Amino acid sequence: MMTEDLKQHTPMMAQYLALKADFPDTLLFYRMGDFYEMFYTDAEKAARLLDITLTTRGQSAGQPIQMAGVPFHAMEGYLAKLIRQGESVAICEQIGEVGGKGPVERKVMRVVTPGTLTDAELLNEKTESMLMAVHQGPRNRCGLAWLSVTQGIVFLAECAPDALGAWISRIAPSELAYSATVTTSFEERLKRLRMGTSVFLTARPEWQFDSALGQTKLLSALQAASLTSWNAQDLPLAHAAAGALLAYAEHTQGRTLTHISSVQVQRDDALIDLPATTRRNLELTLTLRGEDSPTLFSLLDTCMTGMGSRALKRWLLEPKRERTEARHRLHAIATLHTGPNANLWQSLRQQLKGCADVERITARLALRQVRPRELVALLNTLQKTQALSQHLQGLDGQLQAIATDLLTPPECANLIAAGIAPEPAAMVRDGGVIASGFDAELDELRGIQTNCDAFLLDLEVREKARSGIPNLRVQFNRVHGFYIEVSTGQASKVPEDYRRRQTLKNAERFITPELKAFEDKALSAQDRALAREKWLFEQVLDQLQAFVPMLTRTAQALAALDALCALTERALTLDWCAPQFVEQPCIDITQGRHPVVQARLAELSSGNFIANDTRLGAKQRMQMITGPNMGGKSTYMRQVALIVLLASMGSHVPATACTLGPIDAIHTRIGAADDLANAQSTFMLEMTEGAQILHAATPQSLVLMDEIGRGTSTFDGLALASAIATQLHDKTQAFTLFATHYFELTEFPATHHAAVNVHVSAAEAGRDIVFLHAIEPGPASKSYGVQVARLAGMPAAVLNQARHTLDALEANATASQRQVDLFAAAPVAEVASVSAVEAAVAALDPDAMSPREAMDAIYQLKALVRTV
Ligand SMILES: Nc1ncnc2c1ncn2[C@@H]1O[C@H](COP(=O)(O)OP(=O)(O)OP(=O)(O)O)[C@@H](O)[C@H]1O
Repeated sequence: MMTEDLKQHTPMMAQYLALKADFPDTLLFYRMGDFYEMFYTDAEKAARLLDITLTTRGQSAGQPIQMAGVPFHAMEGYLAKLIRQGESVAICEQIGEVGGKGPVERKVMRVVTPGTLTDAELLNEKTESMLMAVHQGPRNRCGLAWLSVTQGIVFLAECAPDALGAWISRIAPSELAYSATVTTSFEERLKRLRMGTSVFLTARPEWQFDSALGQTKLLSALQAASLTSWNAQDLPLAHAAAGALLAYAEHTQGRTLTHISSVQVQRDDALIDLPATTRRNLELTLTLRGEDSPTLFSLLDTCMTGMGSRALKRWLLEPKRERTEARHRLHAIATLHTGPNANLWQSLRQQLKGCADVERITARLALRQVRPRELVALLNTLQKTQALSQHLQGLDGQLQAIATDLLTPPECANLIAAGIAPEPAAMVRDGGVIASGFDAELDELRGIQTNCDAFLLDLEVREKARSGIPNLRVQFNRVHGFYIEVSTGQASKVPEDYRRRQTLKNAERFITPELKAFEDKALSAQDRALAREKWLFEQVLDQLQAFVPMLTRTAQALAALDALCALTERALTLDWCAPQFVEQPCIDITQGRHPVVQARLAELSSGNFIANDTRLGAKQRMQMITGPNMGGKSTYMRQVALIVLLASMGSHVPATACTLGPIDAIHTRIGAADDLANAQSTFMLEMTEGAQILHAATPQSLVLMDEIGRGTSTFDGLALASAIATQLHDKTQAFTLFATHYFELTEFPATHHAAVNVHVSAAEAGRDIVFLHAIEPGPASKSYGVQVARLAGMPAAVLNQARHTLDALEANATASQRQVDLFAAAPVAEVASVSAVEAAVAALDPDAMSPREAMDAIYQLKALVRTV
């Protein structure tokens, strides 16, 4: 179709096809009056995806034209549907005067793609929509650049291709642009990485992935001479990615991005590593079932604005290893609710309530897509930011910086107040957008419209008197415009200057020079007023451009303040404590709680959450956790990770005290879900994730291992679990919480000095089991599997048989037939007491003992041996 000679087509279809030629892979919304129409294959596709009617419209080049259309005022809904299905849409508007010769001039104004959304209706209020570009560089390195078009920060990074998966999964772009000429293997890699995600891949021209071009684009966006201030100068591969990123973003918006305010370089080792498995297992922003709530973020996010929520999510998912920023946030939280400012957070939140999304409005202002009502919302918010800034006067640290950034020059608010009507129409095209008093010409044009009725009444009175015709009437209709109507019988009496306009059965209609002049003025006044309003609106936008950088800063300050106030509110409402950061290796938590489980229990009124301590340090790096199913092992392990994460982001934590040494990663191996999409069995997945942890973890990492080895036969599983524990203990030396059902592993601490046994307590009440959920020292003595099965509603017959089998197994158990699983009762007392001696010996550190301590230890060992 595209290659056919356009001359064969009707002028309009020739225009359409010429426009469409630039967007072969993108649906083209072609504006025709009150509709956006799609033609040919676009129409077929749109009809299918949007469930709209496919029709044909005349013929062009001898062929019927398939057509499908959507009303222009309902465009957003259709756009959203298409974007969700991974389509991109080029929006082509009429820009010329209607009524000239040939089709009205049209132009593609912007392209809406999954990664470059700017429309409020298409964006999730709490989530950034990221566009990312990846550049395949030489020597096995890649450049990355990403941004949210509505945020105005370009992020840069360089990494090895092997690390791409981790970056992409953390940043979770909606769209990933890459060069159309990358190697097949690289393209395959990208396709594999996007499997199971909602990332859309977009191939872009190779020349745009150019380092020098990227630098130039960044510098011109930042209006700077060097990238040194952002520490972003020596990243040629990332610059190349940025070149393509900005070129694509500009292509979609139809203009350069003038609201890029900064560049941030992310280094591999700057953030606490939270692999995708960790984010999933800890249910940070999505539950294991893929829902938004209940998650740590849903619990944490009591922000008053979408900007605040987005900032908070960023803080949560990108905690820094270096703790200066976290310290600043903790200091700010303390300031917001202590001493003379005890209620400051509350009054700030009152003000924050109802604040507009300044960040996105500013981006749309820069992209000239802002709507009149958004400007009014911005104005109202700017008045609030003045008050907010006042509230923060005299404070220090981050709050002081926020107070400064909240202030925008009064000219910005004044301009909006003077230029935009207090309650403007939704769209500029509807008129009634510019404030009265802003422009004399517009006021005059509007005056004509409002004075219309008075003039006509006055004219009627005068003409009645002049003609002596009492039933003469001045009227208007759409077809004939203004006229003076006189009944046929009176028609001969009309004055000389009356010109006949229309003859009806019983009446004649006339026009006078005065009425004609008025008609011209009145009818054109409306059109002229509308055109004037559009022009004036553009003028206001022009003048507001100067304030974009300040508004961006204000938006960031509002977002940070909102997030800090939310953290303060959470800390107080949920009774959390401020963590302490130290340089020694430790995770020391007193009375820690799992915040989400605790909140659920409270919500369902199903009992109190039992708080537990965690003591991990240089000498005690590993806890071997045993106890019955449902006892609370997973909850306990996850709560430790969540507390570490909350502290690292600069939040208070659900505990009564928490001291934290340096942390570089949180790794988790939990659960046994098959990854069918990637054709991995439960066991394969378990081992793959386990291997990744062993490769990546360091002594500063926190590792959660839940039931590793369960996916295979008992002996295999035990052997592997034991070897993995040994590796973590001896080589990796990470802080490790190791939950297991293998009873043999409770022997592990006896021979591994930095490991200890703990168990979740439970008690038997007759045939029932009561979970106490308290973490106690030492190994579990029993598994209570049958009791838990009873709780789960297992039929009595099954339980009886299980109990008999269990009794038989226990009776048959001999010293030589060691039980390997807690599901069968083990010779608890014997193993535990021998272990106790061994554990005590293993825990001794002769080099660190005084003679007195050594003597004490010998007496204690003697006492232990006596009890065997
Ligand atoms: N500290 C606690 N206080 C109160 N209730 C708790 C506590 N810990 C866990 N629970 C409750 O017990 C339930 C089971 O906990 P969890 O899943 O952690 O057990 P588990 O020992 O890991 O079990 P399994 O071995 O079957 O995975 C939780 O859903 C929660 O309702």
